[in-house]
Amino acid sequence: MAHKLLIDAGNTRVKTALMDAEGHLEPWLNVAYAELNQHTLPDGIESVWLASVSSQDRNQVVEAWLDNAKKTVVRVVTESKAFGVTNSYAEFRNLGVDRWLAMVGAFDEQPKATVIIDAGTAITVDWIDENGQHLGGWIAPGVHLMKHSVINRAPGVFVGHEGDDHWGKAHQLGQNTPECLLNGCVNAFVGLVRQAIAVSETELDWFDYRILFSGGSIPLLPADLKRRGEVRSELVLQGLACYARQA
Ligand SMILES: Nc1ncnc2c1ncn2[C@@H]1O[C@H](COP(=O)(O)OP(=O)(O)OP(=O)(O)O)[C@@H](O)[C@H]1O
Ligand SMILES: CC(C)(CO)[C@@H](O)C(=O)NCCC(=O)O
Ligand SMILES: [K+]
Repeated sequence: MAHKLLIDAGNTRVKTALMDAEGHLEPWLNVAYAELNQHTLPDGIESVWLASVSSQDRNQVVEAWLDNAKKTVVRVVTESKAFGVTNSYAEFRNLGVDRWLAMVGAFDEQPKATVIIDAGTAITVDWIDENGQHLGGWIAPGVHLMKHSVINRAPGVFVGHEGDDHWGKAHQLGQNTPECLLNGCVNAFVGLVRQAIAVSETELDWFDYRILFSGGSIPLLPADLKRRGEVRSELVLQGLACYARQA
């Protein structure tokens, strides 16, 4: 059966989905770049739709992987207006294609005032109103990046803990150095999410709106905040699907 392969090439991981002839999405790989080559493309892929915010060398990893299968690739880029969504940037191309596609995917799913919070390498927040107008957004360091930016600038303080790979906890205090750092970074993320809600309700006067969460750090949010929104890990792929469907 003919399939389209959709690829969301992030700064840390590559997420993919297959789209069937009816336009239905089936999530496939969610892997680090180094693992991509362990996977072979399924038979019957007719076209590839790629959105990448990553570096040149990471892009080459994806291109080499696709090259082996001799597939032509449609590279989707940010537009000023498409699928009912209007970009707020004066220089519309500067908006990351992942942010653009997440908005396209969200608005296609439900045309409603929406806050999209993606917590991956970076944490991005974007607001679109019920008319599909992007009002603007935020870019902040992701939880992992926050932690490592402190460690890199104060390495002596964290000797022996550099390789720790557990995460901090929302609403908890630390009583030693690594716990203070881990809890501090997670709670900075939690505070950003609460501030996004506060801005939506007190600055924008939104009351009937949705909050959509995506990205690897969403499990770190406390239950009360997670309940305020819905997890949509495939928003960028949903946006790519809009492009792939109309072709
Ligand atoms: N189990 C986990 N708990 C909490 N955070 C996690 C967990 N696993 C990964 N992360 C965080 O999620 C990040 C990866 O996020 P994601 O899976 O969205 O990929 P990404 O490629 O970084 O996303 P992006 O598309 O923004 O580049 C890591 O940098 C790490 O901070
Ligand atoms: C902010 C990131 C890194 C989030 O993945 C990405 O969307 C990006 O590289 N954006 C370009 C800058 C911008 O969106 O204004
Ligand atoms: K992202």
